[in-house]
Amino acid sequence: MSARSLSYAFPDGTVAVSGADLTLGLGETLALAGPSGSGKSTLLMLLAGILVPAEGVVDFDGESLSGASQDERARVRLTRFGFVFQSSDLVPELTLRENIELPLRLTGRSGAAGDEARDVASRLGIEELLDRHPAQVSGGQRQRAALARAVVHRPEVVFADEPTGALDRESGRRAMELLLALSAERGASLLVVTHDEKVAGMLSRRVVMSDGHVEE
Ligand SMILES: Nc1ncnc2c1ncn2[C@@H]1O[C@H](COP(=O)(O)OP(=O)(O)OP(=O)(O)O)[C@@H](O)[C@H]1O
Repeated sequence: MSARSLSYAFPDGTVAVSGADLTLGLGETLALAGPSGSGKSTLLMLLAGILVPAEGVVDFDGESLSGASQDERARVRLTRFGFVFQSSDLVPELTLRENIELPLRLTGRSGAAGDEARDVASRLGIEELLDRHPAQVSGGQRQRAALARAVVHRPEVVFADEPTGALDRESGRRAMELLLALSAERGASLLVVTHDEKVAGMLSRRVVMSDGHVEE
């Protein structure tokens, strides 16, 4: 996927991204680093079609994502992208199994959901916890369930915004290893927003944002 000359301002006038260019190759793992407020999370949301740039273009698989309708962008996000955020943002009323199955159930693939969820949960060492609710497991286990949910539907791109930010160093390293292994097995590209140099060092390429644009 590629982004050219992206600019975005929030409704209050804050210019968060200004003239940003970025390319994410097939299967590539990329760290997006840079100081607080430099526009990393906003750029992630523009690339993922959550926000639409005021200027510039985001292309994904030969099509303009930034020019697509809201429904089409939602469909691409649900079927072809996976997401991990700092706080695992699982649905509290659902069990871990139901949370992990969600991307498959929402796209009409309920048939495979049980097996796929169990497979990915066992890779992450949480298969014994699948009947518990998020409040009944640890923060690290919640984050593993969020990683499972991000990859269960075999997305082409996984977007992760400070995925290890709420974990201690060792759990964070382990979670990143799992995210990298799962992305590689599934052929997904991976974009990780991170402050952590150790996390950035685990990825194949690192770019730095400064004042809303990307400095290679
Ligand atoms: N909803 C919002 N409304 C107005 N301004 C916002 C909003 N969200 C972010 N901003 C501003 O946009 C700029 C970029 O924010 P962004 O969250 O993209 O930076 P970041 O590099 O991800 O920061 P951090 O590392 O602290 O998470 C900042 O100046 C921020 O204050």
